[in-house]
Amino acid sequence: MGPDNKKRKSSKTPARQSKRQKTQAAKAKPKQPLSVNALAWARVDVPEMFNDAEGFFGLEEVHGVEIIKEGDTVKFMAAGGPKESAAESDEFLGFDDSPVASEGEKGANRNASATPAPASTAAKASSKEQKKSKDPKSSKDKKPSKDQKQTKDQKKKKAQPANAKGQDDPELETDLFSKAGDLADASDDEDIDMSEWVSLNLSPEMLSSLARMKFSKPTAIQSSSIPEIMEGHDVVGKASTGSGKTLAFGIPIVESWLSRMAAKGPSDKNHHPTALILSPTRELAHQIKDHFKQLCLGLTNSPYICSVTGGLSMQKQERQLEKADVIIGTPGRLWEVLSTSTSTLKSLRNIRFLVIDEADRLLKDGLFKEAEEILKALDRPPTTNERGGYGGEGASEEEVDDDDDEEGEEEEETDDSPPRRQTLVFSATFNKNLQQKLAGKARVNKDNLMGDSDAMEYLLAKLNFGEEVPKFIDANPVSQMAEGLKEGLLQCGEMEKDLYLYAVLLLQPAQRTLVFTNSINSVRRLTPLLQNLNLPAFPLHSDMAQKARMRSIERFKEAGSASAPSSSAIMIATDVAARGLDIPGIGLVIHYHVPRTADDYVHRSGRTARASSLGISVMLCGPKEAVPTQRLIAKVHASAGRSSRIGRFASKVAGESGDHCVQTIDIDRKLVSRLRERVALSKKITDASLAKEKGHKEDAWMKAAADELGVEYDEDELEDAGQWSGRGSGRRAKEKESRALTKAELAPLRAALREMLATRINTGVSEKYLTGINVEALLHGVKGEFLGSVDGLGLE
Ligand SMILES: Nc1ncnc2c1ncn2[C@@H]1O[C@H](COP(=O)(O)OP(=O)(O)OP(=O)(O)O)[C@@H](O)[C@H]1O
Repeated sequence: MGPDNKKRKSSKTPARQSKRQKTQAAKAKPKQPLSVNALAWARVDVPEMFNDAEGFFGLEEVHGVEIIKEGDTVKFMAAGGPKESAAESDEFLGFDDSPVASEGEKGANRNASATPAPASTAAKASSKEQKKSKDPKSSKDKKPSKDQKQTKDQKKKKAQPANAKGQDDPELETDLFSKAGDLADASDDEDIDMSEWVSLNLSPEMLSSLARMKFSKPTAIQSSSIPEIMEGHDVVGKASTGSGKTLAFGIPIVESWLSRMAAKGPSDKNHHPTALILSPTRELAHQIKDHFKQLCLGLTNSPYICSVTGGLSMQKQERQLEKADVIIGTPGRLWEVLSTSTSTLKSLRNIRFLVIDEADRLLKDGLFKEAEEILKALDRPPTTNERGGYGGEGASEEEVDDDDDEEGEEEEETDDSPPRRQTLVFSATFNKNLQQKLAGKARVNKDNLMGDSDAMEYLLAKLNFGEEVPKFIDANPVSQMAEGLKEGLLQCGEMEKDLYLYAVLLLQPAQRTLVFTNSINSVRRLTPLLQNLNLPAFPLHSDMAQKARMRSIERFKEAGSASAPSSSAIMIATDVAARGLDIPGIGLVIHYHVPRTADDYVHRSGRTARASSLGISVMLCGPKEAVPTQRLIAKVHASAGRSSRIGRFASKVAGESGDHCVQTIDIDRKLVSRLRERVALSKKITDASLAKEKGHKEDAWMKAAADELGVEYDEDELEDAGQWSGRGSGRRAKEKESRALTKAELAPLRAALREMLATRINTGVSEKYLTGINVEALLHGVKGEFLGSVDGLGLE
């Protein structure tokens, strides 16, 4: 070893050294040819400063590989079995600044600290567990023996997913939406009465999984959809937000996989995915994946579930796709993969279930072009090239389904004749928007399609259902709003929305509040504005890097958790958070801007009052928004055959339970005006910071442009020359003014705000009658107060 080498060695970090040791260890073993995906890829840590520029989050490297070129082919020679070292080094360390373990790792760590048992003992324990859980009946029938009274930690071990295919890729497994920790605590699942599930004919394994999740009975959409799907029908399912639609299709998909595994055995060589689920947003895709995983936690043999979304490593996702049984993807990334990989496309043509979640959004004309491409590609007969075999090896005889035990449709399956595919379409809304879209569209089979439902016609035109007429299931025909939702409308001046937002947040504190805006810029502005007012606000919009999006959700979810039991959190989001997100504990949704469509309102509001919990939705409405707001409310509340409902808190008490109505909120304006000064100050500070930030970016851009043109850049000169006059020049003048605030000038403003925030405000009214009305009477059986509480405000 020369001096240079010595020097390099001494400068290596422990991480580099261990990588080197692994490479040396690998070198000692004989090398063998491996496919590119079987190599021991390891994640490269991209520095935070790069803000995980799309695609680099998940960059991977591999060591100790010899590349041999033989004619036109390239061989990768490496020592050891596939991914030995990757499994060790590729740990997901959370998104926090201080590294935290993922849920799965946390569970493992907890176990490790509680019972430092040797690996062999742990393995024995887990095999014992598996034997027990193989026959769920026996566990029910027998009285709990001493052995069965496991410690919580042992139960948690049992809750780790059985993972024959090496399911976990720590980086892609964020567990962001997982409730695994809670579920692992499911101690009394044997005691839960599951009789209401019996009529659905689910497998004992599935029943014990549901018991573990403490779901004692199916929701309405589940009891109506599951039998239809399990009988092989195509289904269009409509049910209000938070009513369990994911498991309405999730349970039959997993059941189908389980029954085929039972018939074929897991060593089936001819592997094709069972289901493809399309989701409009990345977060929803990850959430559906986590939901499926929770469902499969208690199974002895579980399907491999993966999500394919933008913002994460495409290479890794491609590798996961090869072994996936259930794929959940966003159209953009999925199409990116399918349009470049014929083997994946070929494999996906064999799915048994195609699910379009949030179908009205995904199929909205022009919105998700890739979704349409994917649907077309799945339906198109394979070209000669595509027929060339899975993994590019040519269709071998092995790939022909040779199983004799299966019945019916299974018998005639060959690699070239894919199994019959069921199409499942779900959403909480299949109405106004969709119908409007139909204007001028070619109508398909006008006669007798689902009672002349335009929505159904639209779906039939868009999707290639296997059945002529799919089953249409509407679990909530009367109202599309969640049962436990209370809706309010707060009128305010156009320029006073920040003030009223702040007032509502203080007067109606919730553990988690979701504030929706119609623009990314508003999210960028409101987040620091509230933070300056000492409120824990986190942003979420589609222009954020994926890592930052996930970090925001993680922090939002932390509020009220075991690590921060008495904290609360506010998420400021665009409609990227409107669909499907299932974050427990969101007690309040605020529409800072009136949503653009009635459907958006339904979905935004549906982030609260989920799964039979209670929640509040408040819409801030400026004078200009009055007309669209009235239309919106008429649409939402008249769709169930009722007239438009806008009541007044002061004069109207909500009707019988289930009778929804949007109530105007009479807020104490005097109290609000006492908050005005602090909001104005916070706005000034926020505007100054944002203008500076924007200024830096613009400066950098202008300087680069000027450099390219070979001219000198002087911002003032440009402005004087009138280049910045015209539309938007007033705003820019204001921005310039804000930018002009120096750090030294900002400091006293911040100090003044701090002082203001420390001063209590006198409401001058009794707590109960803060808004001048009897809140209790208005609540009419709904728990929690509607702008009637002063908790958290520090008022006197
Ligand atoms: N049978 C059940 N019993 C109790 N809770 C359930 C049941 N099935 C699902 N849930 C829970 O209900 C919540 C909402 O479910 P899910 O996210 O599937 O709703 P959704 O109908 O898809 O809502 P959205 O329309 O907003 O997407 C989840 O937290 C889920 O765990």
